[in-house]
Amino acid sequence: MRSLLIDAGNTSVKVALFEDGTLQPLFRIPTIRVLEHPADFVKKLRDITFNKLGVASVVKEITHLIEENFPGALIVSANLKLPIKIDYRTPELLGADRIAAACGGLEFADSFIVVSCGTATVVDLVEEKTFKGGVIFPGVETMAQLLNLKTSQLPKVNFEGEVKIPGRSTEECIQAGILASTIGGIKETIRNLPQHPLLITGGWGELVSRHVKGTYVPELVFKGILKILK
Ligand SMILES: Nc1ncnc2c1ncn2[C@@H]1O[C@H](COP(=O)(O)OP(=O)(O)OP(=O)(O)O)[C@@H](O)[C@H]1O
Ligand SMILES: CC(C)(CO)[C@@H](O)C(=O)NCCC(=O)O
Repeated sequence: MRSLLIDAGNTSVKVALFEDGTLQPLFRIPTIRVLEHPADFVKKLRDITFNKLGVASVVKEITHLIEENFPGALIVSANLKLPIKIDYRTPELLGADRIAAACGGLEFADSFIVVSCGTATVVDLVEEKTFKGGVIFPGVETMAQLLNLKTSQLPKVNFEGEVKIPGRSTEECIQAGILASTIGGIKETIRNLPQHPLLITGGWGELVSRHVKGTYVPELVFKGILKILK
């Protein structure tokens, strides 16, 4: 059995294959590229041999693209039969990546906190296999882009080197501010939640896990899609 898994985020679309008990990342592609060349993406998927397709998409156009081209696909949403309960005011609007990450976390515990560091930084509480909600704030790259876009003098920074507080140049100050607000935002959120193990995921998860105590699980969304697919 070969299960193809797709995690379509706002920045990048990640594709993995699960076969013989092994999860194998296949490729990641900028979301914008999929939106601009949808047929190329569909062809890339059709070139892969698989029996089942599971998708967590937070990009409507990509959800529709998959639905149209792969009618048998399992599209993660709160409407499906899930291994968790959803206690959220607007379950129909809850991001599929949040649902999948919460399901993936069951591999580690019944109660835990997910810290998902992508386009947005999301901290979610799952207690006794029930999704209880969380916080959403701008992600690392999103903050960096916005500061550059909204100002005349602030450059667009990257996070390749070590970040020091206090910063001693414009670039260092922005890097320090973004990291401090991300780490600080996560810690302030956790301080307001019941104590549970932390699962950290997302493109910026590795950076964040150097500053926040938790388990870094880059494939948490894929694990969740698989759990729902089974
Ligand atoms: N496997 C990887 N390959 C390349 N870059 C990665 C990888 N994992 C993390 N990154 C880095 O993490 C950053 C953030 O990842 P990305 O922008 O893809 O976020 P994301 O978690 O996929 O967000 P979203 O799910 O919202 O699209 C990227 O700028 C990239 O530098
Ligand atoms: C918060 C993001 C952007 C994180 O990828 C995504 O889960 C999303 O678009 N969610 C929809 C809103 C919600 O979850 O309530």
